[in-house]
Amino acid sequence: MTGNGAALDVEGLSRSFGDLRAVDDVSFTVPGGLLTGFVGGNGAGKTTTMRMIMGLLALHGGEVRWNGAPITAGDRRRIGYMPEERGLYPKQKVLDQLVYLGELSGMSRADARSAVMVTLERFDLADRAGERVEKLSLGNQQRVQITAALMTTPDALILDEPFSGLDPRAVDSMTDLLREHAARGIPVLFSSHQLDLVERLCDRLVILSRGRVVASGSVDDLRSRGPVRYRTTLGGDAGWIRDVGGIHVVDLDGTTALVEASDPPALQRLLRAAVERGDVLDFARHVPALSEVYREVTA
Ligand SMILES: Nc1ncnc2c1ncn2[C@@H]1O[C@H](COP(=O)(O)OP(=O)(O)OP(=O)(O)O)[C@@H](O)[C@H]1O
Repeated sequence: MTGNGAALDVEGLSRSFGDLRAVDDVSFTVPGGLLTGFVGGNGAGKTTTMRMIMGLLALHGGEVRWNGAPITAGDRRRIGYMPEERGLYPKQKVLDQLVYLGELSGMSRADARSAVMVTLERFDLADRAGERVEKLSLGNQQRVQITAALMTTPDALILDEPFSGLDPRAVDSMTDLLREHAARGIPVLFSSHQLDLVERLCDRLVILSRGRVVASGSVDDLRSRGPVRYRTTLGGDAGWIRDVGGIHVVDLDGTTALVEASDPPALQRLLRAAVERGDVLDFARHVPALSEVYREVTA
């Protein structure tokens, strides 16, 4: 998938904190028009990478490029960013705060007001616009924070854990909004720990582990890139499969085995032996779930 429109490129980014190399030679592209998920365990380096993209943290190596040229402060001002630390003023009213943020990014007061109300409406929050932020639940504060990143019709979106703390309806609204923004041709990068959601939502993903990119591509690419495996279920105990030459048993659970074959003849030997022994209930190519791929590449 190549996407369309603008592109954000991260090339060889590195960042250390003391002796810790938090981000180590990280490269990936966030193509316009597609949703790119950024996943990795706690401390993998996602937030640090996003902060470097936004120019909030000095780069110790590498470069961020926007449409093929080194990114400028002006380019960054046109990016909708949702930081990990949510920076809302608790005492200020929702609408006043969002309109102020819109004006800061160059919108007129009237435009900011109507853009805010349209986005709040999408999150079922329009009727809370006059309330102080601190009176909202955490999930609703999260929606206000997202509104701040989306309301300026940004040229790109960099969102740090936008789905955390959202209820299922808000996840759906957020998903629709991200898709609409991507459909304008802009690059959208969001981090998440929720693999099921990333699998459902993303066009592409980048997996980070200990500061390094360990896999990237479309969900289908990643799922089909691993070793070719077969799952078989037999009428009786499948333990004997371990003794078939050229067959590596990856997992065995009673009558079901997950296997890799060193070559096609080995697979045929396995099948013949299984048929001779009696009932083969099931035999199929096993395409791993994203969660399996994730566990393997981050192990
Ligand atoms: N300002 C800092 N000073 C020292 N160490 C830092 C700083 N910021 C991040 N780190 C360390 O860098 C590593 C990467 O952190 P980062 O927050 O980028 O990870 P993450 O992938 O966003 O994690 P999480 O999913 O838990 O938010 C961690 O080991 C973290 O403790």
